[in-house]
Amino acid sequence: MTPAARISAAIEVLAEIETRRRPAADALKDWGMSHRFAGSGDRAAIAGLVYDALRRKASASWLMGSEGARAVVLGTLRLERGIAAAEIGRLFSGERFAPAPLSDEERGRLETGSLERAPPHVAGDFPEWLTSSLAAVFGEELASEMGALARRAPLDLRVNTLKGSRELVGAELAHLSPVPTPHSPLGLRIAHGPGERAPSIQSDPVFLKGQVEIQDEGSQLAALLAAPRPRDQVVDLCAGGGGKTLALAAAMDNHGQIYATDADQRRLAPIHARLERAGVRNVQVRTPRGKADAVQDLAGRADLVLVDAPCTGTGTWRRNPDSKWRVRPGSLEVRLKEQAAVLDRAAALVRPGGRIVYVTCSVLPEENDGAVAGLLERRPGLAAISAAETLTAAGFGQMADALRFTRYGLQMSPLRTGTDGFYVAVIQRTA
Ligand SMILES: C[S@@+](CC[C@H](N)C(=O)[O-])C[C@H]1O[C@@H](n2cnc3c(N)ncnc32)[C@H](O)[C@@H]1O
Repeated sequence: MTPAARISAAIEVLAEIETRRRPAADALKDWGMSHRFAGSGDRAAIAGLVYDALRRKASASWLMGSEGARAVVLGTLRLERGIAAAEIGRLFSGERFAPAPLSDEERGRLETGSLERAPPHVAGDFPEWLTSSLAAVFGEELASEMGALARRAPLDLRVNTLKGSRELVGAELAHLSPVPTPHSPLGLRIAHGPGERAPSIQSDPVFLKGQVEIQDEGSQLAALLAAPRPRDQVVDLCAGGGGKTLALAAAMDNHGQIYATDADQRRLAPIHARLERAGVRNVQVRTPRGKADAVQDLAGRADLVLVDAPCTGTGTWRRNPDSKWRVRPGSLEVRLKEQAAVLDRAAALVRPGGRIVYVTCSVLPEENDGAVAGLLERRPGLAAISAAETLTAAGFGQMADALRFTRYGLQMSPLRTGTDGFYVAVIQRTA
């Protein structure tokens, strides 16, 4: 396909996502199925442009004065890809498979339009109703933080230390030019350009042998900050597919015991194969059955309870740009209720002196400090440990300058730490 034909395809897919409210991945997959002539390079380029357009939807629409898919793609080519108006005009030639030629208005906007007078939610590409929450956490840095959260994310891998060192695995992946992540001692980062396909790590021998997991550096750090000790009894209460469970198991060098559970049996199911592949031997999976609590027998006994809470995922907008336009006040309310429920469960499991580590991949204060404040209010006998102490105890004191300290925890962000927007708070049972 020509570059112009790929742009036409991206406009078509984006229109499908917008008009039929379809998840981007599904719309792209369907497009690929019904256009079998498109090669993998074409599909990657189309997907890259669709995701960039979703990341820059508000600012691109503002630039072009229209919310239509064609306008959003045009604005994205100008703002995100930095392509000059004349070059865009050549791509929009109206020839076979190319998009229709630019109108005078489109050409004018591409040539002289700017975001100078755009309101913060437009310039920063986020839903307007979240402005006050985001401003509360980012303050003066709101614009630059949101700009960073609207960029493409690199591919991060966590080296599984049960099966090799970062140096060894990095050398095996030399063909992908990985670089060490700046903060996590276990991370390897692989950058890929606009329209380039992320390398298919899942079919690489290094992945198949369980030497690496795909995991954002922020998620790796959250597990490391939980700082499990080798003899600990750990409950991973929201284990899902096991991303953090695997990281905890490696940090404990396969010693002690981790009980991994989740309210949703289906989300937990993939964990078995992943544990096997990673060579993890200290995890007991507790699959919930009916209404019975799968970890009730551990009440008051856990040294560490990890709550990797269900959340809006606002910190992962770089990777899931269509999700940012779907967050609604109602869905935040639902998440807040789930967070309170799961934190109460954690409080019942932790032993006196033990710790609850509360993690979200969100940057919204309501579901971060707000959820911790609610727990502390409901449950006397718990106290938040300062973020500075958490960092020092886990050996990450040098990260203090990069992080944003909140009332009860710490906030990572693409701008400050080059990670997804993870939040971590540590709460100790004092009585
Ligand atoms: C952020 S995801 C977990 C991701 C996982 N820890 C990982 O690293 O791959 C949150 C999980 O919390 C689970 N969940 C929601 N409410 C819960 C509850 N009350 N108790 C336990 N798990 C719950 C969801 O089913 C979901 O799998």
